[in-house]
Amino acid sequence: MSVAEIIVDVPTMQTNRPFEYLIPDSLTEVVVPGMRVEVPFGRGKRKIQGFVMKVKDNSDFQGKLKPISRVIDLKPVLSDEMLKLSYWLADRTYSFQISCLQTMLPSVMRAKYKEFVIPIAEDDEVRSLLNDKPDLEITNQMSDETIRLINKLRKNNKIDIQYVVENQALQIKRQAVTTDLNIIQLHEAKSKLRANAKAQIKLLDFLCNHLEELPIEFSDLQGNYGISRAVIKTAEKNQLVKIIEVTKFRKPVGITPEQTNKLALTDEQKVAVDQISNAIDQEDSKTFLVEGVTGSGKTEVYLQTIEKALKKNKTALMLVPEISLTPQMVNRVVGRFGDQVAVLHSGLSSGERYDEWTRIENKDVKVVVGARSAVFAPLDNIGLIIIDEEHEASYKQDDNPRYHARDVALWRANLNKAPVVLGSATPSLESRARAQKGVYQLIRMKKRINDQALPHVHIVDMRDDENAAVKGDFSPALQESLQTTLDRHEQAIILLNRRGYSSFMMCRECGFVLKCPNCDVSLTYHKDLSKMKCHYCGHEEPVPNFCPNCHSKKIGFYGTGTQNIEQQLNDLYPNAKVLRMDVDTTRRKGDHAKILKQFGQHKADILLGTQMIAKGLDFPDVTLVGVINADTTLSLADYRASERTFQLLTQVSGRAGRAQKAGHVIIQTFNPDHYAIKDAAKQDYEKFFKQEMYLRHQSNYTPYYFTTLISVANQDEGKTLKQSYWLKKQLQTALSKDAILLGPSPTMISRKQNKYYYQIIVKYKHEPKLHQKLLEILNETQTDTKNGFTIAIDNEPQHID
Ligand SMILES: Nc1ncnc2c1ncn2[C@@H]1O[C@H](COP(=O)(O)OP(=O)(O)OP(=O)(O)O)[C@@H](O)[C@H]1O
Ligand SMILES: [Zn+2]
Ligand SMILES: [Zn+2]
Repeated sequence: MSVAEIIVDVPTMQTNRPFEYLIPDSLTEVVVPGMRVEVPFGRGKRKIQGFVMKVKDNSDFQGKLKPISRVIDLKPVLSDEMLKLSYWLADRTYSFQISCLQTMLPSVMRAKYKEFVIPIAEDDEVRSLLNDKPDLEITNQMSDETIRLINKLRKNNKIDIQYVVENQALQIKRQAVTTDLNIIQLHEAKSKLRANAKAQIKLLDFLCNHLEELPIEFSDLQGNYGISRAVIKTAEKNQLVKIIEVTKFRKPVGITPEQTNKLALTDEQKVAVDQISNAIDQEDSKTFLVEGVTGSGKTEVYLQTIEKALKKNKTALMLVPEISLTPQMVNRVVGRFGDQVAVLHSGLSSGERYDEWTRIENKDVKVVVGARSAVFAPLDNIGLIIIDEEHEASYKQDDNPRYHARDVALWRANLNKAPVVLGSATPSLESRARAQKGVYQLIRMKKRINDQALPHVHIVDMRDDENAAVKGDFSPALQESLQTTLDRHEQAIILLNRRGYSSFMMCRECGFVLKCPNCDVSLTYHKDLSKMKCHYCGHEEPVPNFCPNCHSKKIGFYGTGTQNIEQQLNDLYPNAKVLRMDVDTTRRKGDHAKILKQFGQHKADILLGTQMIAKGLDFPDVTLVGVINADTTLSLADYRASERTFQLLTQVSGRAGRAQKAGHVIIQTFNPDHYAIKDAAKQDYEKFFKQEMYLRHQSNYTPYYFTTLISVANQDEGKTLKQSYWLKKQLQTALSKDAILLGPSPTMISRKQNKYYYQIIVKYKHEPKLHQKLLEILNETQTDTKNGFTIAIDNEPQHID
C-alpha cells in the first residue's frame, strides 16, 4: 500500500495540515511529491486540488483512506526545495500552507473548479432543468430561480453536484484563423463578393498573401492588419475561414535588447566582483551588501558575477523592483546573456508568465530576472542571488502570504550554498545595520563611473516670501534652471512626490471633502474619465457641480496632480516637449517602455512623473532633476517616513549628471532643515544612517526592535474594537514586560470596502512565546468564520498606517 500526504486546497485553519490519501495501484510510482492531484474531500462527491507533500508505505490512520482521484500534472511542479520552503514560509508569514504553495506557481496554475449538476433520479423537473442534456454547468449567470430549483432538487436527492478541477494552464489556447480553401478557391470566393464588402475582400486578400503562415492568431489580425473579429465571424459563417484554437509560446513584448559586452571594471567594481566571485567559488552562502552611490556601476558588478556563476555551471537569480518599471535593467541583462535569460514580471499576461515559468522549469534558461515573486522561480542549482534596490518596499507582499523576497532569497541561498548580493545606493536601515554587525559583508562603492561628481543639490525653501508669492508650483530657481537646461538642449526630470497629492474635491465654503461612501478616503479626480474615483474599492461618481453639504458652488479641486503640473510646464515653456509618466499614461502594457524609449532618444526635453521615474533610469543627457514637493512622504504617519523620503530624494537626484555632463538638482521643500532632506541633498547615506539609527533607538523601532502588526477587520465597528481588545489581552498573557504593545488604534484609512480596520503593534526583542500565541489566536479566530472577522498578521510590516 502506498499513501500520500496531501495539502488540500481549502484555506482554513482546520485543513492547514497534510491529509492522507491512498495511492491507487494504477497510480503507484506516478504520484510523487510536488505533484498536483485531484482528491475527494469532505462528504459528497466534492473534488478538490491538492499538493502531494510526501509519499510513504503505510499510514497510522485507523479508518479507511480515500483514494486519489487523478493526477493533474504528469511531473512534479514543485521541487523538494520548494516543498521545504513552503513549511518555512507558512510558519514565518502566519499563512496557510496551501496559499504558500500556490504563491510559488504562476497564477494560471492555481486551481479553478467547475461545478456540474448530475441527475440521479428520473424526474420531470430534473429533465427540464438539464434540458435533456447529461449534465449542466453551474455558472454565476444563473438566475436565482434556477439556483433555488437546484437546491431543492439536491435536498430531495434528485440531483448531485460534482466538482471538476480545471487546469487552466493547459487551456491557454488562442483563437486563430485558417482556411481549407486553396489560392484559386480564395480568388474565386473573392470574385463572388459584392464590391462594397470591403472588409471581407481585405480578409481574403490577406489570406491569399499569407497562406503559408496560417493559422494566424486573432489578436495578430486585429492588431497588425486591422481585421476585426466581426469580419472573421462573417467569413466563418460563409465557410470561407475556420476558427481554431492554437497553443503557442508567447514572446513577451517590449524588450528590444542590444547586445552588450563586458566592460573593463573600475577599481571599486573589481573589488566587489572579486569578493563575490570568491564566495561563488567557495559555495559560501554569505550575504553582501553593496552600498554604491547612484551611477557607481552596480549593474556591471551584477552582470560579471552572474557570468561567474554560469561559468561554474550554476544558475543565477536576479530580483529587481517591478521590472516593467526598469526596462533598462532587463535590456542590460538580456543584452549580455541573450536566450539564457527568462524574464518574470507583473506586466506579462498570465499566459506569457506561464511560458517563461515553463522555460525555467525545463532548464532552458540559466538566468532569471524578475520582480518580487520571481524569488520562487523553479531554478535549480542556484549559484548566486542578486537583489537590486534592496531597500524597495515592493519586495514585501501586501497580501497573504506576507513574505519579503529578501527573506526568501536568503533561505534559498542558504540551501543552495550560494551568496546573496543586496545592492542599493540607499540600503534599508535593517540591511545596513546587519552589515554593521558583521552579519552581512559590506562593500562600498563611493565613486561614480568616470569620476563624475555627484550632482550639485540646491534646496529651495518654499516658505520664503519670494517662493510663496509664485502662482504655480515652480519656484523662480527651478524655473531658471529649467530654462538653462532647455537652452543647452539637455534634458530634465521633474518628480512629483505623489502620496496625498492627487486631486480631490473640497468645498471652500464649508470645508466638505468628497469621500467614498464605502471607504474612509477622498475620491480622486480622473480627467480622462471625467469622474471621481476611489482608489480602494473602485467606486466612481460624476464630478459634482455644487457642494452636496452646503450647496455652495465653491466646490473645486484641491491638490496638484501630474496633469496640472504638465499644464504649468506647457505654459512656462511652450516650446519644450514634455512626457508625462504616471498611472494614467502607463495603463497599457508597454506604455512604460515606450515613454522611456522616447525620452532616451531625446524626443522630449522634460520627463515629468511620480515615484516611478525616481529609480534606476540612466540617461546621459539628463542634467537637471527637479523635485516639486519633497515633503509629502515626510508627513506620513509611518516611522519609516524619513527613510522613504531620504531614499526617494537621493535616488531621484542620482538621475542627474551620470555621463559626461555635470548634474544639478533642485529640491523644493517646506522643511529645509529636516535631516532627511539635508542628508539627501548631500547624498550622504552614512550620515543619514547614523542619525536615523539614533532616532529608531530612541523610539524602539526597527532595527532595534522586531515589529509585528496585527489587524482586525469587521463590518461592525463596535465588534472590531471589542475583538481588538480581546486580542490585546491574549497577547499580554504571552509577552514579557519588555515587549511594547501599541493600540488598538484605527488604521489611517479606518474603513475600506465597508469594513472597519483596527491594528495592534507589538514591538519586541526576544519573545519566545509570541509566535505560538499568534498561531493560537489565528486558530481561534479563523475557525469561527461566521463572525466575519478578518485577522491579518504582518511580520515586519513595511508600512504602518
Ligand atoms: N566599468 C565601466 N566602464 C564604463 N562605463 C561603465 C562601467 N560600469 C558601468 N558603466 C556605466 O555607468 C553607468 C551607471 O551604471 P549603473 O546604471 O550600473 O549605476 P548604478 O550603480 O546601478 O546606479 P543607480 O543606483 O543610480 O541605478 C551606466 O551607463 C553604465 O553603463
Ligand atoms: Zn460646502
Ligand atoms: Zn472606496
